[in-house]
Amino acid sequence: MTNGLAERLRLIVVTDPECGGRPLMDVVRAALQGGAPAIQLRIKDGDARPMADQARALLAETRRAGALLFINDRVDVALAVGAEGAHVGQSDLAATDVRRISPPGFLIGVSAESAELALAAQADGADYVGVGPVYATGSKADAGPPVGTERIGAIAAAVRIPVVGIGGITVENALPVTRAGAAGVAVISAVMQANDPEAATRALLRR
Ligand SMILES: Cc1ncc(COP(=O)(O)OP(=O)(O)O)c(N)n1
Ligand SMILES: Cc1nc(C(=O)O)sc1CCOP(=O)(O)O
Ligand SMILES: [Mg+2]
Repeated sequence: MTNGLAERLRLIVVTDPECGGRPLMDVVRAALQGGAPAIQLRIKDGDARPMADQARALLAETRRAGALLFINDRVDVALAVGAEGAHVGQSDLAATDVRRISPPGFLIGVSAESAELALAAQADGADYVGVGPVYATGSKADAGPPVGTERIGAIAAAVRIPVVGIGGITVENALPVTRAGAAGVAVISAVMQANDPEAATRALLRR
């Protein structure tokens, strides 16, 4: 599963309940139609059962499209529905604990805003690290100050696993993130709020 992982992480479309008044599933379908290689279901503070139902519905779409599905925070939901992986932050389950309870090949992403945290995540068995916010973001209330593309470069130079930049990334400013050393970018608003999520996905992938 990790073969070619960096390629499959070149764009992670992270879901948000705010998607321009459209059904979430329609926006995700459009992103998949535009070629999104990975989707992350991110529902903060949702109950487990409706989340699992939504994850199963999403998984049917991602499998049809040949894309990966990650579940944010809720490793239990990811395991229950058979998603390809989970993304955990510094206050979620540690990668070592996720590894202990997950099947071989289960993909683990860990948020790491410094080279030290990224090295620790790598040692704990993470498959990739998410680094952010690269730029200012309005999509995460508790995001720290922007770390900039220099931090992406420093972390990418420190670890062997792929680095994914997140936070405030758009078609216009994505290129410096990958030029700095990120394998890919993760976005919410650039796709979820786009008038045409399929075209926005294609445009991001072209960058
Ligand atoms: C790819 C990617 N990177 C970082 C994050 C942020 O995760 P976390 O720090 O746990 O914050 P929340 O998303 O849970 O609010 C992410 N979701 N995806
Ligand atoms: C979910 C998330 N995590 C971040 C981090 O810094 O770890 S920033 C962020 C929000 C990303 O949304 P947008 O693409 O709309 O800026
Ligand atoms: Mg989290």
